[in-house]
Order: sequence, then structure tokens, then C-alpha cells
Amino acid sequence: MGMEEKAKKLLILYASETGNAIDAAERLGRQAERRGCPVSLLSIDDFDPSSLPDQEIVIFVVSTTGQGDNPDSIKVFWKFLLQRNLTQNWLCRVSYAVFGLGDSSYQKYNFVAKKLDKRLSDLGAIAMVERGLGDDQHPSGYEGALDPWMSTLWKALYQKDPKLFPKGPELMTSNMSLMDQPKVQITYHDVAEGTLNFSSTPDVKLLEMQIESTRFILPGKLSGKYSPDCFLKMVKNDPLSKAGCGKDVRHFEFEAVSSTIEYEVGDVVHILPGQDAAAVDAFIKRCNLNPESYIRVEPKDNKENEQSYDLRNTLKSPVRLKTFVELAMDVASASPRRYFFEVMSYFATAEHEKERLQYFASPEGRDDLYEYNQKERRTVLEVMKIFPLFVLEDFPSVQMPFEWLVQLVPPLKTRAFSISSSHSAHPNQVHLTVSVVSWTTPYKRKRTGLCSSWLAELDPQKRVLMPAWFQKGSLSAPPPSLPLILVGPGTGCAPFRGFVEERALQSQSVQLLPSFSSLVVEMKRMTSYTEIFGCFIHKRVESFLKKKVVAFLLPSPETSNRRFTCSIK
Ligand SMILES: Cc1cc2nc3c(=O)[nH]c(=O)nc-3n(C[C@H](O)[C@H](O)[C@H](O)COP(=O)(O)O)c2cc1C
Repeated sequence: MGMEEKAKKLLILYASETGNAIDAAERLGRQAERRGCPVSLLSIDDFDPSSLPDQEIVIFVVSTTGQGDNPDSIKVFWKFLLQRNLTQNWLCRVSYAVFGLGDSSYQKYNFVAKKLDKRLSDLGAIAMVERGLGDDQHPSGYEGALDPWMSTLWKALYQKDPKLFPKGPELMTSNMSLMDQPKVQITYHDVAEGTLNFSSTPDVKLLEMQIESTRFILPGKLSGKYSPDCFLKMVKNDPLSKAGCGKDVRHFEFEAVSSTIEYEVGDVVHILPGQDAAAVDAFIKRCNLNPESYIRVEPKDNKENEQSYDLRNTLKSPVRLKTFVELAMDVASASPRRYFFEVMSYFATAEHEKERLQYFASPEGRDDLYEYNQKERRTVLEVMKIFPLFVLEDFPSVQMPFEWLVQLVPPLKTRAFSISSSHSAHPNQVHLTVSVVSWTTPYKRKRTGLCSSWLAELDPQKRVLMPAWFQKGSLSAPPPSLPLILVGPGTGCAPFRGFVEERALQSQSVQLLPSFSSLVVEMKRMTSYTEIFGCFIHKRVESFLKKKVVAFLLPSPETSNRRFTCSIK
């Protein structure tokens, strides 16, 4: 070891609900590293908020979810920051920058970034640059704001401490030998060795182990536990909407397998969707891999996360390659990120291919890439067809190692649904009211939502096990003493079905009105309808009323009211 001073690390903390803020934070981290500045990149829940005053510089990348809500991972940090005993100069030695990810079509646009910025400043921290606000509505998504914000940030950081960027804030290495390295390493095992561990394990337990191992290794950190709370099996799949009405709304019933479930009305269940088997096979074939081989995926640098090292050791059992792709890599629904194209460009050995891919990855090509890729919701498989990685057509020189694909193919994410049943009314069951998502892209390609269309096609007779995680919902059950008026648009009213079921169980009379229009006419004339009716009106309902969007216990206008409510007597 030399005697040089250990290089200072730039601390980047992110809070993400669905992964975009992780991508943005990773992009920031890579850009800093390419300028010679080492980085410490952490999910904000892995950072001890009491040590914030000891940090010289912190970069925050945070998204907004719900209706102006915090992502789960920032909740503890935010609660700590709100403590009254923190003084106005608690953070006086800290310089910071905030980049937010949001969508300006929401009323509380980038609310989390804005309130974090204000609170940090109120506690004495110094903003190095004005906060950046990424907007889904921008022609190139949040990246439209991120690129210029980063340029300003590098200059500000250099001004604050030139040692951070030894060769200046503009320097970018073009030396191929200094290219980023994949963050994971893969060891291949032969089939006999892989199956040895599992041969006597029951199927549910085996699936649980596989899910835990595969999801643990996913790049970045999404909110949620690795191991599912339970496995669900579908027992009913009934259409609620009339055939040919242009909408497909379903009533699903599931039963818990092998363990009991617990939830309250208004809670949310997250489901890991299955992927199309043909798509998974096509992907593996294109990668020239053996689907039956067993792989062990490990992070390259264990030192960064010493606290989870033990756990990681216990999760090192090999997983069948096909199972890994099925459970962890979204090959047929999510669009690859910009970095995917950048890395592809490194693996193109033919100059014209490299140029085209580099253009897509550059600030000049950003809008074209967004048009082609994200807006069209191209999938990894489609991109690979157009930019074949292994087939000798347009880009015969590109060959992407599986390590890179594991890191860069978007992770398969769980999908959240409001529960539409009462656990007391249906012990060990959970019901969902789901609208099957479909839309047409700007180039008139038909797209469907991965999870809702997968659920709609499931046959209750077949024993398909789906991993599920339960989460407290933002709608709490209304107090039993108050009358209940429920108003909600579309399937947004799904949890109301659970509320009504619960009321019916408490032997209270439940009157289902066929129409709500007379009440609405009244309400439009009132300023404070809560008082006048003296009844419980949920906050969410209130905001719907303000927008004058009303429906009464109807998933959609085409849905039969009778069918939707028939289980409630
Ligand atoms: C369910 C949902 C709720 C959202 N609510 C808001 C919101 O209230 N305000 C806002 O500015 N953006 C909102 N957004 C947009 C997200 O902040 C934006 O898509 C962001 O890129 C997500 O980043 P993440 O993947 O890191 O969570 C919402 C997005 C979703 C899917």
C-alpha cells in the first residue's frame, strides 16, 4: 500500500419506488467515476441519518410516488429529518444537491424532492446547485433535465473541491480499457451439481429459495423484501365487463398456499408476474446459453456492503439459468435503459454499428432514443432483434456477455394491486378487481400490461404459484360508527368492495345505491359536504369529488353493477 491519501468518495443517496431514481443515481455515479472521482452509492435506507452532519457533500436522487408521497425507502430518513430538536445549523457543514424524479401531470409534482430540498436548507445545509426536476412529460423523460443538471453539478463540485476531479470537471475517458466493469460475476455449474441441493426440497420451498436468491442479486435495490410473504394460487377468474365493450375488467380470487395470509381492508398486494415462456426461451437462445445450466450470480465487489455479506454467503446456491431469467430479468415487457445502448456500443467492433449505438447513448441522440425506445416501450427482445447481439445481420459485431445482460436487462418488478376483499369475510383468500391494461404506442403498436394480461390468461384449474407480498394501504378502514359513502372512478374503487364486505359482516345494513347522481348534484352546490352529510368521506374520495369524477361501486361504466357487488348481501 502506498502512502497516498485515500481518495474522497462522493456520497450519492437515492430513494426510488420503481427503479428510475436508481438508474439516475447510477448514471450520476458513473459520470463522476469517469472524471476520476470515486463514489459511494447507497439506497437512502442503508444510510444512517444521524451521521448526515458529518458528510461534506451529499447528492440526493429521489422520486415521488402515490399522490405526492415518499418512496418507502426514504420514510425513516425523512422522519428523522423532521424531528423538532434538530437546529437551524445542524447541517451547516454539509453541501448538497437534490435531483427529483416526477411527472408534471400530477398535482404534487416532484413533491418529495422539493420538500427534501427545503428541509435540508432549513437545517443549514448549503445547496451547491439549484435542485433538478426530472419530468416524465419531457420529450426525453427525466433524462431531459438530468443531463444539463449534471453538467452544472460537476462544475459546482469542482469549484468546491478541485481534488474531487483531478483532471477537471469536463474530462471524460474515452479509453476502452477503462470502461466500466459489470457489477456481477457468474459462475456456471453443471446440471448434476446444481440439482443436488434441491432434489428433496418441496416445490413451494424450492420456489421460495429461488426467488430469494434471484431477487437478492438484482442490481440496485427496490423497495420490498426478497422472500415473499406467501404464494397465491388462482381459484377464480371472472370477467366483469361485457364482451366487446372495449374494456376487460376481471374479478380474481386467490387462495394462499402453504402459509396463511394476513391483511386488512384497504391493503395492497404485490405480485411477481410470470413471463411468456416463448419469450424467455428466445432470449436464452439469442444469448447462446444453456437454459438447463446452473448459475451462481454474485456481486463483484463485496466490500461495499459488508453488513449484508453474511446473508449473501447464505444465498449463494446455484439457480437454474432459465429460472433466473424467468424470475429476475424482464425480457419481454420493460424497455432497456440508455446505458444498455452505451454498453452495447462498447461491444460493437464494426465502426458503423458503434457509431449508431454511440449516437443513441449521447446527449444529441437522447431524444431519438427516447422516441424509439421508451415511448414505444420496446422490450429487450425487440431491441435485440433490431440490434441483434448474436445473430449476424445488422450488428454482427456486437456480442454482449451475460454478466452485462444480468446487470442491464430491467429487473422483473412486482406489480401492486389494491385488495378488493375483506379477510374476515374470506379467510385465507384475497380478491382483486383488475382492469387488463392495454394501449397503443405513438407508432400504433398494441401493447398490454405484463401482469394484468398474464393474470387474465391464467386458468384457475392449473396450479400456478405466484409469489405475493402484502403492504399496508394508504386507505384505512372507515370507523364503524360512521355512515359510509364511497365514490371512486374505475377500478380505483376496488378497495371499497372490501370495506363494504367488512360492514356487511358487522351486520350493519349496507345499502347499495344504483346511482349516485342525486347526491352528486347536491354535493356540487356545497362547500363543506363532509359537515352537511355528517358522514365519513375518505380523503381520496374527497379529491375525486373535487375533480367531479364520480362512479358508485362500478369498476367501469360498462361493468355490471350486480356482478361486482353480488357477493355482498
Ligand atoms: C403510482 C405512481 C404515482 C406517482 N405519483 C407522482 C406524484 O404524485 N408526483 C410526481 O411528481 N410524480 C409522480 N409519479 C411519477 C414518478 O415520480 C416518476 O415516474 C419517476 O420517474 C419514478 O421514479 P422511481 O421509479 O424511482 O420511483 C408517480 C408515478 C407512479 C407510477
